Amino acid sequence: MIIGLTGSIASGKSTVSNMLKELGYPIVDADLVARVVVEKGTKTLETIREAFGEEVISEDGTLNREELGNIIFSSPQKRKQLNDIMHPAIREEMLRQKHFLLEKGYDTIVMDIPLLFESKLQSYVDKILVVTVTEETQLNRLMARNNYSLEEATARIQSQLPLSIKEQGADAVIYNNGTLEYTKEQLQKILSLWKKE
Ligand SMILES: CC(C)(COP(=O)(O)OP(=O)(O)OC[C@H]1O[C@@H](n2cnc3c(N)ncnc32)[C@H](O)[C@@H]1O)[C@@H](O)C(=O)NCCC(=O)NCCS
Ligand SMILES: Nc1ncnc2c1ncn2[C@@H]1O[C@H](COP(=O)(O)OP(=O)(O)OP(=O)(O)O)[C@@H](O)[C@H]1O
Repeated sequence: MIIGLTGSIASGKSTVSNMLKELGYPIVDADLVARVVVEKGTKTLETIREAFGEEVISEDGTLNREELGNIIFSSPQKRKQLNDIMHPAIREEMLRQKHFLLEKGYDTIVMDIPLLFESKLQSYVDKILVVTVTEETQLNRLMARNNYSLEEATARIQSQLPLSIKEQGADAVIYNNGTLEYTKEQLQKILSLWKKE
């Protein structure tokens, strides 16, 4: 079974992903893959340099993530331009990792994909698990975690589909407003239900 773990920015995907990892599930992490495909010396990083200019490259030749983030989260056109460059490379590497894990004999794999709905990847997974929080909690946690201003946090939240829409497309939803223990409890219930199916 391929579990697609999703949500929106700062809703708690990494928190749930870490719980799944502790339970022994192998994870394919789209955010991590998104970092690997733009490492220094890659073709994708070169294409980004050509499209967005030298200002998105740091002095040491690596991607200046803060600068590129400021550009793409304030412009839907620029965001689409970056997605068109990066998403095919991310998808290819994620599928490679998935096949590798299946060949190793794992029968359940978790794919942590923040943009599962936005990129219409529902058919890549068997079950969709959405981690959700209220809008207020999402905004507060995002500002606290990344030290973002209200404007920076709002721009990032608005660049994704609302959590209420994602909840409707889920096979199961974890409500992550409460304690970590409550989140883990919900996760374990969902997993045991899916195992019995
Ligand atoms: C713009 C970048 C360099 C900013 O880097 P930064 O370190 O500040 O953020 P990080 O990579 O940790 O992403 C944090 C979160 O932002 C959200 N996010 C990232 N990219 C996008 C996007 N193109 N559209 C909407 N939300 C996005 C996701 O929820 C993600 O979990 C980076 O987010 C990136 O490379 N984005 C494009 C690739 C992508 O779409 N990644 C999302 C997972 S496939
Ligand atoms: N139940 C909880 N109680 C308190 N804080 C939490 C809880 N769940 C997550 N957090 C905190 O909220 C922030 C966002 O959580 P997390 O990093 O797991 O979100 P995410 O969905 O993976 O975000 P991103 O899309 O940016 O990768 C983190 O600082 C995390 O420690």
